[in-house]
Amino acid sequence: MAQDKITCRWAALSLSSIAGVFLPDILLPREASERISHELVAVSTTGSKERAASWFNEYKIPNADSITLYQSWEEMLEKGEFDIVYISTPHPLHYQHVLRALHHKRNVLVEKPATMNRPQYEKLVELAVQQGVVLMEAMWTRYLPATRYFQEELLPKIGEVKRVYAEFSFPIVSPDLSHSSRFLDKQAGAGSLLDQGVYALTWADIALNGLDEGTSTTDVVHASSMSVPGVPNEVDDIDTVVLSKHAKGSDRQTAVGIITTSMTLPGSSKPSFYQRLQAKRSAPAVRIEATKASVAVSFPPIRPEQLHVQWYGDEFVGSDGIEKEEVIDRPVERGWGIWYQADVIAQKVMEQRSAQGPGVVIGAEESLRVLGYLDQARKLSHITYDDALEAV
Ligand SMILES: NC(=O)C1=CN([C@@H]2O[C@H](COP(=O)(O)OP(=O)(O)OC[C@H]3O[C@@H](n4cnc5c(N)ncnc54)[C@H](OP(=O)(O)O)[C@@H]3O)[C@@H](O)[C@H]2O)C=CC1
Ligand SMILES: O=C1OC[C@@H](O)[C@H](O)[C@H]1O
Repeated sequence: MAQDKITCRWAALSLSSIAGVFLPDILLPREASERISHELVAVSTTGSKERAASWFNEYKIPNADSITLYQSWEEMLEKGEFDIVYISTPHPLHYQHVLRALHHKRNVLVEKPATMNRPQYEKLVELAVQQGVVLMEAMWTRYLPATRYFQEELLPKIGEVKRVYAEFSFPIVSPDLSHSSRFLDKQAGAGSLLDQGVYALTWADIALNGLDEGTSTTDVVHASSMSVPGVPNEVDDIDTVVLSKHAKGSDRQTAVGIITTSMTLPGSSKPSFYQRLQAKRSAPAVRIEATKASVAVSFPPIRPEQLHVQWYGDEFVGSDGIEKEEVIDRPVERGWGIWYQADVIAQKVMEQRSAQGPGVVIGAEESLRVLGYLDQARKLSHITYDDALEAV
């Protein structure tokens, strides 16, 4: 039997830079056969009406005249008529914005990192469940076809993962960047670990814990950091984190992860930021080494489209005497690909509505594990923020 079509009505809390990618992406035209479509119905901004109008124009937002514009995010959360609110303010604001949204029984997609620390997200997870709504961290990389293929199809076949290198750096911080930019302002959560490390740690976590056997724990055993030179307040830049996986109740290491990140070094990327993110030929950024195969993911690992697999062992030796190499293409179907996560939460919101049970947090365990690694790494590498930004 054909399923009903769903149109999900979105509200956006802020006209941030990333909202200029996410909103146009979810609003792209869909095939008639697709079940889910999205509509932007409300926006709140601290800026002027004129700025909002030119923003809608710049990002070619369809039907901009019918979007309700709020100049108070509190009012939008209280009175707006929408299905999901997309929160894309700087990370220290996520906690209070999501908290308020959940109090109003709103379904929420919140940008990465979900919060400044694990205790804050624990609180939000608990509240979302109590309020019967859906909450999700916008860790869009997890929902792309290549990542899903890795986790669902390859991971169960490549044997035991023993070592992971996960690198995500690109030089978004240039010497002339204003110190008030969110990348350099500690009050706005500046620092490479929270901003970029969250992706590299997500890849490491998918590789180490993506099969979720529930018998192991993974902890940070080393973390060190170098700050951006010449910027006040020690903004972390070149970060290295080592993860150690071990069976629960045992200190015998079964796998290791080496995670690197930077806002000034090019890492494995190629020239100029946006070209880099779309580079077709670039160096591996993530490498997963398992007993039967190793898998390489090229830069940008936040938007993978191809997996390079080198199989090991007699069973993979071909007639040429060489072990099988495979290149697996799983391209993004349209646009930037940040819309996949929107379909995931929209689907869940509709299911939740008919089930009317306790709330659901999509990817809760994964988000909490990664936030836990960030907390542990920050402690070891002495990366601190004002207590007010971290309060629960
Ligand atoms: N998924 C991804 O690929 C990406 C995710 N991000 C994440 O998105 C978040 C935002 O990043 P980015 O887009 O670069 O940020 P920007 O600095 O571009 O925008 C942040 C916006 O937040 C709003 N804002 C600021 N202060 C307040 C306040 N006190 N109350 C309410 N709203 C406020 C403003 O919107 P307005 O003027 O409309 O009020 C501002 O433009 C970060 O957490 C970041 O990690 C960022 C880039 C990429
Ligand atoms: O999420 C992100 O994606 C890529 C970069 O633009 C940025 O540092 C980060 O916030």
